[in-house]
Parts: sequence; structure tokens; C-alpha cells
Amino acid sequence: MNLTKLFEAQKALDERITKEKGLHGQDLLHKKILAFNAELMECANEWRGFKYWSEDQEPRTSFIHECPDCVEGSGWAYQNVEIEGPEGLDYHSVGFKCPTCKGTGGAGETNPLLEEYADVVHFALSLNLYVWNGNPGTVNAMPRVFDTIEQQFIEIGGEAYKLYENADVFMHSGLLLANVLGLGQVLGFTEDQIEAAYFAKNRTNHKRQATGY
Ligand SMILES: O=c1ccn([C@H]2C[C@H](O)[C@@H](COP(=O)(O)OP(=O)(O)OP(=O)(O)O)O2)c(=O)[nH]1
Repeated sequence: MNLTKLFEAQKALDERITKEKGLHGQDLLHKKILAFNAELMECANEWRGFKYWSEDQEPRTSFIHECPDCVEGSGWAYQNVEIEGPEGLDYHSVGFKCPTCKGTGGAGETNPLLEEYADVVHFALSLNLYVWNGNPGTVNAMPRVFDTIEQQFIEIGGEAYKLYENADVFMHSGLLLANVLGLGQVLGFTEDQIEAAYFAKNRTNHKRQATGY
């Protein structure tokens, strides 16, 4: 994985957010750790494999979006038309194949697990940059994998807690990133998938800043 490219993109995004939200000089460590943990747990929730009480432990890797322009994803849209009849003007609702989705009812597929993982990668990089004072200190991080996916999530949280404790933050920020890369691997994502999802969300994050999110 070309972490240098990802770090550059993350640095540009973080600097933009800091500037546009007027955060320069503020201590953001606790907020970033909490944001990281929140995204990590959202990712765990989409993975679902720890939900031993449920019949449904399948990862959420596919979500078909409903077309916004047709009725309940049916592929049909309706238009009111005026028809001149024997008793004057009459109004009818006329159905036609939805032009937006061409009658399929769908508006594309996304991968919720991968999208949440891309948010985890964002905050892992962001935390690294923060700890290393804006320098991408751990570009050589390699995926670190634990015995089970449950452990993988817990170990990642453990590294975030080390940053909160201010315990050897240079080492633990690197381990946090290594564990996050390992998570991508054990969730079954390829490097190409991860990079593509990261840059797609990075663009969305820039757009959100531009539109006053
Ligand atoms: O300093 C920052 C702050 C945020 N982000 C990114 C990480 C993540 O990709 C996104 C925040 O997560 P999300 O998109 O889930 O935002 P939210 O506000 O939690 O979403 P929602 O409004 O859906 O709850 O912003 C950064 O990269 N650097």
C-alpha cells in the first residue's frame, strides 16, 4: 500500500478542516481518539461477526440503493396528466418506466463495511499525523494481524488508548496504523479496494467542507 500517497491526502484534508473550522492551536487529541473509536465500532457493527446472540452475523458488504426518482424502488414513476374527456378536463396518474434508473429501481451498490473501514483509515492516518506533528512518521507500517477478528478490533482500540495515556506515542501510533492495515486484510479487502475507498471518501470529505458540512 502506498501510504505516502494516503498520508499526503490526509494531511491536506486535516489542514483544510483545521483552517476552515478555525481549530488552529487547539488540542484535538481526545476528540480524534474518540472519533477514531466511534468509526472503529461502526466498522465492527457492519462486520457483525461478534453478534453471537444473533442469527445474522454476516458482514454488510453490499447495499443496493433505491432509485430516488421512482416509487419505492419499483422502477416506475408517475406523472399527472390532464385529459380532455366528454365531461371536461380530467386528471390521470400515468405510470412510465423511470428514466433515472431505466426501470431497474436501483441506484447503485455500495459496500457499508468497506466505507466504514475507509473512515477508520482516515482517523488512523490523522492520528498519526497529529502525534508526529504533521509528518507522516510511519509510512512503512506493515499489516499486523491477530488470531481472531475480535482481537483485531480490540487490539486496535488498545493502541488508541495508549495514545490517550500518552504512552510512547510514536511507537503506538505506528502500531495503531499497522493494526488498522491488518484489519483491512482480515476483513478481506485488497489494497486497491482500500485505496479506492479511501480516496472516494476523502473527496467526499473535501466536498462536505466546501458545502459547509
Ligand atoms: O480531522 C479530521 C476530521 C474528520 N475526518 C474525516 C474522517 C471521516 O472520513 C470523516 C468523518 O466521519 P463521517 O463521514 O462518518 O462523519 P460523521 O459526521 O460521523 O457522519 P454522519 O453525519 O453520517 O454521522 O471525516 C478527517 O479525515 N480528519
